[in-house]
Amino acid sequence: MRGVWTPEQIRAAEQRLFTRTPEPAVMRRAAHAVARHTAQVLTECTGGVAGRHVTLLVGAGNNGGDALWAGSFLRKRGVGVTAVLLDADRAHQGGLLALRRAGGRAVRAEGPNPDTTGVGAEAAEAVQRADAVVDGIVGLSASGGLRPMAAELVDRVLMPIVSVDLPSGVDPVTGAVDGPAVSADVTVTFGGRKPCHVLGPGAVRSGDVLVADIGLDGDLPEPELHVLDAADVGAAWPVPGPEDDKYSQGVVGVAAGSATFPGAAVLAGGSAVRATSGMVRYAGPAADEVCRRWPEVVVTGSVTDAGRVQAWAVGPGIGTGASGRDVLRHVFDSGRPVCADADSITLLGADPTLWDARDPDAPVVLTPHDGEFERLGAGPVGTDRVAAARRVAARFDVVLLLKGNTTVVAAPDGRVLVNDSQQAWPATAGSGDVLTGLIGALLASGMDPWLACGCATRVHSDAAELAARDADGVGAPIGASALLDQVPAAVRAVRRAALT
Ligand SMILES: NC(=O)C1=CN([C@@H]2O[C@H](COP(=O)(O)OP(=O)(O)OC[C@H]3O[C@@H](n4cnc5c(N)ncnc54)[C@H](O)[C@@H]3O)[C@@H](O)[C@H]2O)[C@@H](O)CC1
Ligand SMILES: Nc1ncnc2c1ncn2[C@@H]1O[C@H](COP(=O)(O)OP(=O)(O)O)[C@@H](O)[C@H]1O
Ligand SMILES: [K+]
Repeated sequence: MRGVWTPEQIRAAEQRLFTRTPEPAVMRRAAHAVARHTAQVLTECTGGVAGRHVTLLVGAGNNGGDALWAGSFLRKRGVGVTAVLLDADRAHQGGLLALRRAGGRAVRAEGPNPDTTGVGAEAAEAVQRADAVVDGIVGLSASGGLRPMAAELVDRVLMPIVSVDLPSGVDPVTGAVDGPAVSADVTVTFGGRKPCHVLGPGAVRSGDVLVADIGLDGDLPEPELHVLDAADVGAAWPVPGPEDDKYSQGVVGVAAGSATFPGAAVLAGGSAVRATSGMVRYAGPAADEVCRRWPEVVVTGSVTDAGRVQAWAVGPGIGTGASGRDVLRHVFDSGRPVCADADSITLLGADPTLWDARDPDAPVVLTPHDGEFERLGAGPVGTDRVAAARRVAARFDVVLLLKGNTTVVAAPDGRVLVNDSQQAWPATAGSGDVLTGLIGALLASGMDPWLACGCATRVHSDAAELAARDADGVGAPIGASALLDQVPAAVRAVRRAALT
């Protein structure tokens, strides 16, 4: 499991590190990593390092200092380096001196001879002729989008961008973008990932994130967020052992679909079948459709005569009327772990007395998208998706899985998992029904609900990618059935990662 730390946590850890290693030495370590990865980018896109040109975009703080020091190291490898200073009076003095001593040059962003946008001729030329650009505009202290001059320069970049610590213009804590921002090819960050590398637009704008060791490891506290690697998911995914039978692996009940929406039942039931090897029971008005498509599912017309299950997946397509309410109440009343999605979330929002049927000892997972989240009555999601998910998880004592391009899974005790899918192929009707079936099956296997949500989300987004992309990586739109068909391949891939 990879950790993600807030800027506040990183700063506190840095302060502890500085008691052992002086700040300038730490900065040089960070800058060295930036220089090394920039040299790699130069080699990849120009075939070499010496004789190439790198332009540094340098802001007023230590982020700019890192860039300037990195420039001085690149100079020593024969790279022509120009620093464009966005705030010349506040540029990092040690870094600037090092760059100049190494034979690099510095120009002001705004002059001389500015064009109509205010960008000086030398700065414009330096950006346009660069083989790679290092973004040292702003780092952990960033707030808001890029200022106009920085935005204007970034707009003119034609070659790869290496961001120092984070892509400038992105909110370090939420990954939100409010105005112009850098889209990096590579981000070199220090000590550990920050939330903006895994959340929202920031995750996409970070490009490849490389974590450089600056000696912080022993100083870092428990991470604020966690990201599951394929190997974590593969190691946790339940598979049958020699002693297992269909019951011992957990029986999942699926209460989904209606005469109007039989497809939701077929998708959620099918994904439960494909997730684990135990047994799936379906209870509801789409029993015939489910049985026709998935003959291995044991079907019945109503939750009241469904037989024993170890967990329930409830909600997709059950409707928001009286029958949906009865289904949800019955499922809560069973005292089993429940994954409640779609219409069941709408029902809970409209009628909070439904919570009364819940056994307080049985875990509940809610899986809203942004609209359903708002219906729960705890306000809109807003830009801080982690805070929103934590708020509702604590308020209702549930594991809250907030869907989207970045899926956030918050446990009631505040632990948060993030899945940054980096692709949007799962954004198709019915794919949420597939996710519900996966989570339900994992809950029935006895997996911790928070981990179950993280594992299901990872396999779900990997399955979408496998369905959408061909061997060359070119994608085409898919439907939820195609995603469902790739669940076994996605499970195999994460298990392979765990075995190697
Ligand atoms: N503390 C340290 O010694 C270390 C810090 N490191 C670097 O230092 C960075 C943090 O440095 P600082 O705290 O000096 O701050 P930054 O360099 O992130 O920001 C500097 C200043 O930029 C201004 N600013 C804020 N938002 C802006 C925006 N959107 N556009 C333009 N300017 C904006 C603010 O006035 C801010 O104080 C890290 O991201 C990392 O790159 C690394 O060198 C590792 C060690
Ligand atoms: N832009 C996106 N990028 C990646 N995944 C997405 C995106 N939008 C939605 N998803 C995922 O697709 C699924 C959609 O679920 P949901 O909104 O419940 O759809 P439905 O109700 O049609 O099944 C969720 O797993 C969600 O995380
Ligand atoms: K930056």
